[in-house]
Amino acid sequence: TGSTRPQRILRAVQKNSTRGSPCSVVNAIDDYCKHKEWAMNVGDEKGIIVDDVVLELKPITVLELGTYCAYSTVRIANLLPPEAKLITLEFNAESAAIAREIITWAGLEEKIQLIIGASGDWIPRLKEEFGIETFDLVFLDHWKDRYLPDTKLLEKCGLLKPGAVLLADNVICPGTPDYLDYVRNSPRYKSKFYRSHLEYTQEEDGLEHSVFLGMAGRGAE
Ligand SMILES: O=C(NCc1cccc(CNc2ccc3[nH]ncc3c2)c1)c1cc(-c2ccc(F)cc2)cc(O)c1O
Ligand SMILES: [Mg+2]
Repeated sequence: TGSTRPQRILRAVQKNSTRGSPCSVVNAIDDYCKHKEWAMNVGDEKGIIVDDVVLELKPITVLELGTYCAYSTVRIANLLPPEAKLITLEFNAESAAIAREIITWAGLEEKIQLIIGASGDWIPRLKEEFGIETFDLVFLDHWKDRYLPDTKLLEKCGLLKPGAVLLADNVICPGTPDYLDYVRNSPRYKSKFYRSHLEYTQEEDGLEHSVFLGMAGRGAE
């Protein structure tokens, strides 16, 4: 039985990057996925937008939905302040195992908590199981039909405080129409679109940046 794509990505990281250097890990994955085989990392073009958002916001608590091979996990964690923490949720146990190895290789295991499970099950447990009050930044990159229900769940669980940022990948390709409609039309969010391209391609894609304004904007319940 052959290797899986995540296994081949891990091998490329171990071969072409330096232990303890998150930048070299990110570059090794981008090189592999540009020249050898495509993979669903946020990638270098959208990655620059993610970097800018993180550097501007300086989040202390970050939630990532959808780890895959930990490309964005490593990219984000590398830019966080020293006391900051990132919790990342991954449903697929195989890719989670690879992600754990890549996080360790990058030397970021102290900053990152990887949980294997589904967002719907875990979001309601984060407060009491991880002592989380609220998240400053949520990066949505998991199943596209889960972006909206999970956003509503985060609201319901009181995990967002005014000023918190939701940064959503793939709002054009594959697309998240119900999520976009919600954050762009709800009084609870100030939303803006960052136009870009699908990772490693010329296809249209982009990130939606939505600032939570609080539940006061209750409007029609
Ligand atoms: O679909 C995508 N990513 C999500 C995803 C995909 C597969 C498995 C999982 C399993 N992981 C998982 C599930 C549920 C979860 N709940 N909580 C955590 C959690 C984690 C997650 C995606 C697709 C494309 C794409 C593909 C093809 C194409 F032509 C164009 C574009 C590009 C992307 O950048 C993408 O991000
Ligand atoms: Mg994505």
